[in-house]
Order: sequence, then structure tokens, then C-alpha cells
Amino acid sequence: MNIDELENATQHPCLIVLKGSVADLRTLIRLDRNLISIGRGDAMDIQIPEIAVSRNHALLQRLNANQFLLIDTNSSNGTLVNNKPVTTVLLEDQDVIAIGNNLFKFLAQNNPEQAHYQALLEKMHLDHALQIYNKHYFLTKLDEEIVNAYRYNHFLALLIFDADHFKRLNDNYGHLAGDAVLMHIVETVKKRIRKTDLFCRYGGEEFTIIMPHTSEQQAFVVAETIRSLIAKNPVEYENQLISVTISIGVTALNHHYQANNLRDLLISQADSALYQAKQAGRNQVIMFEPKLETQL
Ligand SMILES: Nc1nc2c(ncn2[C@@H]2O[C@H](COP(=O)(O)OP(=O)(O)OP(=O)(O)O)[C@@H](O)[C@H]2O)c(=O)[nH]1
Repeated sequence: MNIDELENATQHPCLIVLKGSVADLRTLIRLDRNLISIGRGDAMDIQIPEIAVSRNHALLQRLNANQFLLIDTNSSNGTLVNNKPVTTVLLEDQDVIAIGNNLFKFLAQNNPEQAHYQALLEKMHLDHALQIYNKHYFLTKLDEEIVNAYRYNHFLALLIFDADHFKRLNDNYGHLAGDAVLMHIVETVKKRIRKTDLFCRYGGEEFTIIMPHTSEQQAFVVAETIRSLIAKNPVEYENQLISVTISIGVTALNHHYQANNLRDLLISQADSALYQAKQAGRNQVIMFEPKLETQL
């Protein structure tokens, strides 16, 4: 879900995750499709990794823009709505659905509570100073995108970049100038990436971009464009022009890898490439190559 999707979230009924294994993943789940499957299985739309939940537990079927049927698909432990076991039920605004140890609240299209949850969600996921996603959301989404890329055999690229000599820049021009430079970097990047890319602040002056459906070669081209735009466009701050450059590490998911923690692997690969870019003199893009690991 990107920021635009979050803004549109009130136009659909939704499920609020009140409690459970998916709570950390997506607090507000938009019901914007005709059929939405719920269960433990890998291919489920709402996947609940919990043993008390059947692989194929339940189904939400849209009847019209604001009405959904909840159908229990012969689950082992059943589905409850407002504490009563159900097989098929027409959901009403504010109904509470229990599946395994998870509780969801169904909110109809125009329920004002949606805006409240949406605001909470934005707070949880955004870096307030720069108005891009924060590290917590980055880690959550990277896990999710890796699962999607594997399931549908899609490309997935990851960029990590960092402002060069930023300590010196702060020392020379002051922290407020440094903040303005970070905002300039963010604005430049936002104009060059796709809506489906996920741009996050990883920490301080370090950023990440998750690029679904993007090969490492394509990601390299985007990274190079961003690097060059930032290098060529100094920031105007209080009648001074401040030049800044960035170094970028690029990597992509290798579908042959079976590592347990692919998320950490991808991050460490992009980090190694970024480190190489710094070592090689900064203001450059380096693509991760396995042999880089042995040089570190
Ligand atoms: N102005 C400003 N500075 C920040 C912010 N976040 C981190 N910094 C500063 O960024 C600097 C990062 O310094 P280092 O990690 O030493 O890296 P660097 O000076 O950029 O050097 P290289 O990364 O090796 O090119 C530190 O001085 C931080 O205080 C921020 O939000 N605003």
C-alpha cells in the first residue's frame, strides 16, 4: 500500500486488525476486490501464519460496493462474528470477526472510524520530518514484497543510498541547512520513482527504495539518474547554493537463493554495494556482485 492508496482507503469497506498475527503487517485492510481469501496458506489474500487458522479458512465475497458476505470454507476451528459461529453471513458495519487468535473489525465504506485508523496508520508508517516511509514500514514491506516476488516469480530490486560527507555538510552549513538538503534529496527522488516503488528513510541520512517488478539492471539505471540529478542540482538555502552527492548500492532478489532470511540478505547485499561506492570515492552507483562479499 503506498501513500496514495492510504488516502483512498476510506472509499472501500475495510477490516481493521484489532488483534493477531497480521496486526503488525497491515492494520487496515481495504476490501477492494470481489473475492478475498483468508487463511494460513501461502496463496491467501489475507495470510495468517498461525496454526489455529486453516490453510483455506474463509472467504469474503463482495455483493456490491459496500456489502460483503463472509463465508467459512469448512475451517477446522470455525469463524465467529460477534462471538457467534457462522458459516455464511452478511457483514454489518462494526461486526467483529474472530479467526484463530485474530480479531478483525469490519467497517463499512463511509464509517468515520476509517479516517481515525488511517491517521494512526500513517503515523505508524511515516517519517514525519521527510514525509516518506520509516524503517519499520520498510522492513515489513520488504518481507511482503519478497514473498510476492517469489510467489509470482517477479523481479524485485532494492536500493540503499546515503548522502556523502553529510557530517561535513552539517558542520559547514548548520543542521537546518542539512535538513533542507535531505528534503531536496527526497523531492528529487520522489519525482523519479514509480508509484509502486516504496521510498523509505532507513535512518539519519540513509534511504532505501524497494522496487517491485524491477530487475537490477533497470534499478541501476534509475539509481544512476537519481545520483546524477542530485549531483547536478545544488540546493538553494538562505541565498547559498549547497552541493551534495549521494552513493547508492543496488541489489536484486535472486530467485535461486533459499536462505531463511532473504530480507536481511538483500539488505546486507545492498549495504555491501553502498560501502563499495563509498570506498570507490562516493557519488556513484554500485551493483552488488557476490564477489564483493569476500572483499569486505
Ligand atoms: N541535518 C541533519 N543531519 C543529520 C540527520 N540525520 C543524520 N544526520 C547527520 O548525518 C551525519 C552522518 O555522518 P556520517 O555517518 O559520519 O557519514 P558522512 O559524514 O555522510 O560520511 P559518508 O557517509 O562516509 O560519506 C551525522 O553527522 C548525523 O548527525 C538529519 O535529519 N538532519
